[in-house]
Amino acid sequence: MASVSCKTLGIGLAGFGTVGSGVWNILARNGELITDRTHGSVNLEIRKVIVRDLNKFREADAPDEIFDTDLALLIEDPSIDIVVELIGGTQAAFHLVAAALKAGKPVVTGNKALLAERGKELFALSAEHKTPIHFEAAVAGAIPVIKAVQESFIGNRIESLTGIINGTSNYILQRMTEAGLGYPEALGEAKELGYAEADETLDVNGWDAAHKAILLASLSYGTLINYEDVYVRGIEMVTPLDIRFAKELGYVVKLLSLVRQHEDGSIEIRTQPSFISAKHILASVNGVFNAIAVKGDAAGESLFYGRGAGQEPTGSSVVADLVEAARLMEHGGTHRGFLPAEESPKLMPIEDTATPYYVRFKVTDRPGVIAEIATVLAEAGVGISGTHSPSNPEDPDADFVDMVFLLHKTPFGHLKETLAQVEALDSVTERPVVFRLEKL
Ligand SMILES: NC(=O)C1=CN([C@@H]2O[C@H](COP(=O)(O)OP(=O)(O)OC[C@H]3O[C@@H](n4cnc5c(N)ncnc54)[C@H](O)[C@@H]3O)[C@@H](O)[C@H]2O)C=CC1
Ligand SMILES: N[C@@H](CC=O)C(=O)O
Ligand code: NA
Repeated sequence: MASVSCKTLGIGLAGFGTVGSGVWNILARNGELITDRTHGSVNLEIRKVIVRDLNKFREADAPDEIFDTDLALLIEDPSIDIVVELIGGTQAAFHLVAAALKAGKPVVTGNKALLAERGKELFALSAEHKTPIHFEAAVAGAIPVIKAVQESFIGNRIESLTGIINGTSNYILQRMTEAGLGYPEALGEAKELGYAEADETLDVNGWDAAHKAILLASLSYGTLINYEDVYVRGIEMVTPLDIRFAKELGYVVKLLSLVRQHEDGSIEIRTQPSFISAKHILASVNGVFNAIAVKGDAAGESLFYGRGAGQEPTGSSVVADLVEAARLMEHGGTHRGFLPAEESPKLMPIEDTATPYYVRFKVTDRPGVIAEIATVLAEAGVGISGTHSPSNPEDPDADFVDMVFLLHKTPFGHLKETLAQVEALDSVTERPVVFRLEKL
């Protein structure tokens, strides 16, 4: 039983979709538990829920009278102490969050797109009005990685963060790999399960993961990274053929996000489908699960693993942030967040980032073709560590054949120039397909 009694804090919830209704359910089920665990100091009550359509059927058992359609009510209503933004997008959400901060109402959000794209303005407002923004749900769903970077690793210089941070694409890749599903069916399942964004292109074009990587990098290096400068590729270009070749070569394809500080201080930050060894621990991160390896100069490497999306896993992080917001309101304390520095850290140009590669060429099936390609590569100083061709081609009599070259570590810019020369050969019939072989 609660031993200390504090005032009940009013929560205003914007959005009652997947995550919003998850938050409702968790608080309905575990609200008293939270009050007990905080010795009576945290009592949370959702007093208003803002939705688009009052008549829409809702599974969560919330009373009709708390629903409304005007976001401004969350700011105007004095019984709302904390604003939870779960509508997504960057327009209405920006106005709501900015207004809440100006009104001195702490914000809890799961909106990585909003913070990655407009965080500079919002964190400046947060600092100006001494009102925090909490966003654990925005990165890797249930995994407390924001807390880890902001608090647990505060005594570390972060050397790198590497991980799988989009549940939808990870789910799709697994279903394509293991169940042999086509891309549209796998995406349909991810939407049905509540993993995908309202605009699912952000999941499959890599931007959702990139937004999260930007937030992690920004926390680690002190200033918000300019999202327009970040290199992003999604899983749309991953074909069943490359998934199969990856398997034959001992790799799996994962949408990998990587943030790394180099010795000259520059930050490498990129999100792209990559080949990783099938034996690496990240290779067994499947379905909606996410994992992030955080490497600090003192702690060494720590791996965080858990559900990266979904109703209650994400709601769990929102609720944890609500408790933190309530504690700060009741007991005071420093607010965590970005340093609103003007300068973005220097990013390493993508052309300078170097890894080994898998390159697949579609070539005319005649003698000498491999030698022609190998000659161009050799003249450019790009070493070949292996080649691969289909162990069981679908049509052995086809005029064209897929030929894979595994290439030694090369700067990406040099690889691109070299591949342009290979593509110009008469025997090469299509643009080469490139994946990084990520040595983790
Ligand atoms: N679904 C997930 O697993 C995760 C989602 N998130 C983030 O949480 C946020 C919410 O995501 P979901 O719940 O999945 O989305 P959702 O699409 O299921 O729910 C959003 C709800 O907000 C409502 N809405 C949109 N604009 C509105 C407005 N102007 N006024 C009132 N209502 C409005 C929509 O009608 C919808 O019901 C997004 O920012 C998303 O990126 C973060 C982590 C995981
Ligand atoms: N759409 C996102 C949801 C969580 O951030 C994902 O699939 O990871
Ligand atoms: Na999280």
